[in-house]
Amino acid sequence: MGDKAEEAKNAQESMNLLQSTQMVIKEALDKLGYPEQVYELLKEPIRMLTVRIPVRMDDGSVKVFTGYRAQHNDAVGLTKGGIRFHPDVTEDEVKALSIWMSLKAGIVDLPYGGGKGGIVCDPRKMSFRELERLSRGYVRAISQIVGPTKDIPAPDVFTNSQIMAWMMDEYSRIKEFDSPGFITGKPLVLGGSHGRESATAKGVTICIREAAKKKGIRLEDSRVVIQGFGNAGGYLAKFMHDAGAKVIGISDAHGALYNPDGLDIDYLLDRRDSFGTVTNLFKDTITNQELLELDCDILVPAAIENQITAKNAHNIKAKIVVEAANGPTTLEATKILTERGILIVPDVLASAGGVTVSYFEWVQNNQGYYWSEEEVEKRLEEKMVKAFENVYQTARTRKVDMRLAAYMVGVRKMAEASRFRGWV
Ligand SMILES: NC(=O)C1=CN([C@@H]2O[C@H](COP(=O)(O)OP(=O)(O)OC[C@H]3O[C@@H](n4cnc5c(N)ncnc54)[C@H](O)[C@@H]3O)[C@@H](O)[C@H]2O)C=CC1
Ligand SMILES: O=C(O)CCC(=O)C(=O)O
Repeated sequence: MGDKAEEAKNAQESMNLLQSTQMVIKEALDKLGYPEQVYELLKEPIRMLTVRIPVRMDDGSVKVFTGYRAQHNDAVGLTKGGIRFHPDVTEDEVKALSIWMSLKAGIVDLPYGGGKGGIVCDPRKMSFRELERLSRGYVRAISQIVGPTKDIPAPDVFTNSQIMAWMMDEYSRIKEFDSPGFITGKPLVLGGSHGRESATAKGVTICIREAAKKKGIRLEDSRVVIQGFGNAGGYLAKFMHDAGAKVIGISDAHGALYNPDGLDIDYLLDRRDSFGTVTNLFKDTITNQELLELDCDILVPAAIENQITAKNAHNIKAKIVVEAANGPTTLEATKILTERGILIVPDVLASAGGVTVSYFEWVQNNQGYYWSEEEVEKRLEEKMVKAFENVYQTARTRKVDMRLAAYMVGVRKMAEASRFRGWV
């Protein structure tokens, strides 16, 4: 193959999230000594449903949306994972996201496999009532394969507690009994858990703290850059600011803000809209690409996939990259950053705080007894610290990068469960 053809192939591979995920799953299983049939089982979701959802729009017309629900592997237990509303949702993306959910559950040791859902839509261009009809329509379309003992959805990009509430209400109506355990990330008054909304960022904060210790960086003296200012990025900016770090850059889908002396995070959070947009209020902005290459100690991609690639990995100046987003760094970029001595805390570890507190929410729904915020935080802290140390030590002892180490830790439980069940 010529240089050009090879380059094109690499570029294509780095963009296909499912392919690159499969490559690392294969490498992890090989390193752990599992036979080929285990990979054959785990390389794709066991179930993938595609649905068409007709929605009556406010102007009286009907628009038909495409949605997906992927269930990766249910050997360990029922499947779990968020629902994304985004114009760029694809079948392969949802499949990859469901595999990552299985890995997260393995890493923080939850009794789940991974699931994920998505609808191709742009909620920023829809009214409140149109969004309600879409959310309810999606639940009607997937209701056969989800439920509190089958597969439990949750929020992800551009979905929130209001959408979870509509979905829970629709499911409860269909099944004719109140089913708070059908979905997590609900409002507190509907059986939500304390700490779920900030859980992803809390988990990321714990990973940053642990990674900084390993690198000998004092959080109080550090400069932090965060891409994305929604649920994950917004709370994280607040937590970093409260920890005494200087948040010098933040961004949203429109652009980025930079101030080497530190941004006024409370003001920005106050002005942000419900989709995590704030930079449109400012004239003096930089691009998302410029943001990623800023001189800083800690870089946190907390928006979308494929942001750190072979193209910009050489220009990243951070000492630590902590992936709050799912899939922000390609495999080529992972290699480059690792070779440059940059510590990566991969998505399947760093962003596992969200599903961990979702698990706590489901446990509380099942027992009908609710925990205090302190109780939730204590349990999250325990799980995240243990998971971080496990992945970090696996990377060191097995001499692999942090992503491969996280996959090795994450895949083991479902491989073992599949073996004990006699599937492989
Ligand atoms: N919400 C959760 O509990 C969890 C979220 N994640 C991941 O974290 C990431 C962010 O999710 P959330 O904060 O929940 O979403 P969100 O919808 O609350 O916020 C998304 C943010 O990303 C920005 N954004 C969107 N497209 C962008 C682009 N092309 N370039 C730059 N910024 C862009 C938006 O403007 C917004 O600020 C996603 O990758 C998600 O899968 C991971 C684990 C759990
Ligand atoms: O809270 C959950 O169950 C899932 C969160 C999620 O979708 C994710 O971690 O990507």
